[in-house]
Amino acid sequence: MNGELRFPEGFLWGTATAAYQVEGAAQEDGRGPSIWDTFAKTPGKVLNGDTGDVACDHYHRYPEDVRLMKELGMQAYRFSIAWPRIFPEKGRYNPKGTDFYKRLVDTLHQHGILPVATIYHWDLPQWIQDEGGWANRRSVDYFVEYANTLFRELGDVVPLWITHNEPWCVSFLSHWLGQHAPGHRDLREALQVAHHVLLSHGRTVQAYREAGLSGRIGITLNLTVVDAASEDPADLRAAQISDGNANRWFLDPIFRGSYPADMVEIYTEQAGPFDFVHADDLDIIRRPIDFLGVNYYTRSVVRAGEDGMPKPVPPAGPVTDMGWEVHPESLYRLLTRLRREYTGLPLYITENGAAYPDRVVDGRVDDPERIAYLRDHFAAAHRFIQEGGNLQGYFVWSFMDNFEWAFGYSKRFGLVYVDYATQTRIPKASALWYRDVIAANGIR
Ligand SMILES: OC[C@@H]1[C@@H](O)[C@H](O)[C@@H](O)c2[nH]c(CCc3ccccc3)c[n+]21
Repeated sequence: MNGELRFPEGFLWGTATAAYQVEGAAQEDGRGPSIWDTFAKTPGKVLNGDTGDVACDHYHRYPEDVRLMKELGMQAYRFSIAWPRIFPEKGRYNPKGTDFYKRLVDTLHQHGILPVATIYHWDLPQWIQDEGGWANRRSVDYFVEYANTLFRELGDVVPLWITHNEPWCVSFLSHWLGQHAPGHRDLREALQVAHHVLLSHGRTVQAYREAGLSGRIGITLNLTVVDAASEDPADLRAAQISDGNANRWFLDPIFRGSYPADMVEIYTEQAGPFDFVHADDLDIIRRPIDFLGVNYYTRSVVRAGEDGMPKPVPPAGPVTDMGWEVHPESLYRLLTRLRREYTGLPLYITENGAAYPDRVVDGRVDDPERIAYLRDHFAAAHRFIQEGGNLQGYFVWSFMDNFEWAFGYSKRFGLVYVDYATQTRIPKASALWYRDVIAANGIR
């Protein structure tokens, strides 16, 4: 059929969520507080004072949710493991926490759905934050102990592991811009956090190899394409700096074993010497991974501010409910750049999706914009594959509506609508469309 874009045999189609955004059961079975429990309960931090206390109650409703994933033809499910369930207090391992993930993974296997586990998706145990959090180098050791526990308990039933979700968000968004937990605004601390998160990634890859497990391990980065608002040299330099912060600060250490020199110069000037980088740290960070997870949502356009630093330019084209420009061609540009400049390793789109103000009308949710968004981004991914790109799977964010961090429950990214008052799940039109894409392994 002409116009149909078929994906390679074995291409992995899935969806993604994260523990704090969907599980609820915040105190159940020994779970301890995370920095997001603390942040959400701090007045003014999260819209409407929303918290993850109940969320989608996935902790109890996962059997129904997995059944629905199966009905919708999903082949894989990317979820995250809540560190505060596994180590709720310093030095205390909580087997009941691990037991939940054993139940979840077992249920996924029973339904023929591939489990993909993200070890860290932002819910740092509060007891670690009380010791300085990721800015304290000891957090690296705590993380490796946590990861080794997961490899021991779940290593033979989880085939794909992701060490971290979006080090940029864990560091710059949370410790420099202050928009996410713990809500700090300190560039030097953000740089230390980025370094320790990357170091914990490298140490964990090492630990996974030493565990002799048969699965694969990688990391997920949120990446984008940064365009200059004009050809003015100041705007071009601003775009270069923005690209350095968003993309190269993480890609370079992981794939080249060094921080980007242009950015080191800027950050050293602004934040002081990098004395938190020890001699063999970068050799550890660059330990070979098996795949790279890419979270792509939008591109950015920047101009130079008075100080020459990048300033965002509001999108000219169509935007989602987050105000993010719909720009599928930049997914193609991003993937092509990764292949050209960084790696030929397998890539997975570990998140891509859109929020729109979905409404239930006569028991149904029509979301044509989300279908159009996904179709255009699938087509961009297909073009990359056609040109020889090694893209092996795609996880739509998100399986269901959930706690959208500082926006609380006001933003709906789900393929499945959640009525939070009743916890009813309603597959949106996009979920039924996605089911057909998976069945055809392609788009028309
Ligand atoms: O905002 C939608 C999703 C979140 O719900 C996921 O937990 C998170 O992994 C994720 N990352 C991005 C792109 C990076 C970003 C996150 C938050 C705010 C601004 C940019 C979008 N999303």
